[in-house]
Amino acid sequence: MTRVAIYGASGYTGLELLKLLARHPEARVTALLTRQDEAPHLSEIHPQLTGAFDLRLENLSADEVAERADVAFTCLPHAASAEVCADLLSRDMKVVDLSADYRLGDAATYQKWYAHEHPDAGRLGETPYGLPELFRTQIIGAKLVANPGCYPTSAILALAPLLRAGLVERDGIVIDSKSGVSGAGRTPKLPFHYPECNESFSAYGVGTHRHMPEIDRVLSMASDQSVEVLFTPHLTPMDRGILSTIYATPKGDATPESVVTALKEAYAGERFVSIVDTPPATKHVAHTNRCHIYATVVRGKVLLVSVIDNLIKGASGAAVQNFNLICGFDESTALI
Ligand SMILES: NC(=O)C1=CN([C@@H]2O[C@H](COP(=O)(O)OP(=O)(O)OC[C@H]3O[C@@H](n4cnc5c(N)ncnc54)[C@H](OP(=O)(O)O)[C@@H]3O)[C@@H](O)[C@H]2O)C=CC1
Ligand SMILES: CC(=O)N[C@@H](CCC(=O)OP(=O)(O)O)C(=O)O
Repeated sequence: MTRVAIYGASGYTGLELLKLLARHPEARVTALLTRQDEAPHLSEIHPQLTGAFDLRLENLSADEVAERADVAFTCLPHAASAEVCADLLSRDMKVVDLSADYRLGDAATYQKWYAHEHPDAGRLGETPYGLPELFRTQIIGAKLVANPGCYPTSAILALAPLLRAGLVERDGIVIDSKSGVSGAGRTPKLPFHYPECNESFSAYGVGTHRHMPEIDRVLSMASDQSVEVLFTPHLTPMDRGILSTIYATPKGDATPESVVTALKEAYAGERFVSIVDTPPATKHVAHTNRCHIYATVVRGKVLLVSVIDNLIKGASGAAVQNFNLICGFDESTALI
């Protein structure tokens, strides 16, 4: 049995992780971490989990965590997360980091987009990006995995095979993404307060969102060419889910049939990615670790529609998929 610690267990990704691990036959949750000193019982923080785990959230030192657990999931804000990861790795633990801290390739890019110095810059560029469908061999056996951002997952899974197959141009890619409000986490911030976002729809981070360099880097790595996308996120008044509509310029012999064939071939045998015949809805993948992708060519553009659940394939489900790979379990254990 692998002993598991969860940092940031009081948040939304922590909750989803606990729901998944409750059904994992090889994992036992042994430590839940919080900054609070009162040690609340998990059922007070997440009433949905009453009866599922008899655990308290505790403010423990890294030494105490390393005594109790073999693997940690860090469901923490960026910067706070890298500090914890570095401490745990130096104590020989394995870590799946759900924050953005290890997804970019170098300290200067991180500083530019995150506006602070990286606390553990030496590991940038050498940490595997936790999208098994593209980087499985690097993830297996890793000590630290950078779990992908939610928007990047939806966009990269749709675009990478087409860039690799030479069916879309690397320039001029437009990614128009919409997310449910849980993407912003459980801690209230004004734009995500119910009266601000309910019955409303808004773009944010226009031209500045930190997922843009993440998508650029991963698509460039996956297709061996320099890719720069235009990415705009939108907040939509639903609890969960991401839908990305993507437009790209066709290249070579791109036709509706050839783009679908390239995607189907790329994901043949992949448990969690399906190429679908009609444009998918976020509810088709809600509460699952799945990504559904629709592809066609219309009016001189390759058009893709990709959906995921931001909290599962966009965060905690992918984290369990990565946990399974680094621990040598079947990749789909505890996931649907
Ligand atoms: N929500 C989503 O859809 C996705 C989130 N992510 C990333 O996963 C990580 C966790 O996200 P999520 O669970 O949504 O976040 P939440 O805000 O819901 O929870 C984060 C938890 O981290 C703890 N924490 C520790 N240090 C800090 C700090 N310095 N500032 C604020 N909170 C702190 C808090 O717990 P306590 O108060 O008990 O200490 C808090 O409950 C983030 O990096 C996020 O960007 C990635 C993909 C998708
Ligand atoms: C709706 C919403 O606010 N979504 C979040 C994305 C969540 C995520 O994936 O964030 P990290 O890259 O920090 O892990 C945002 O735009 O910041």
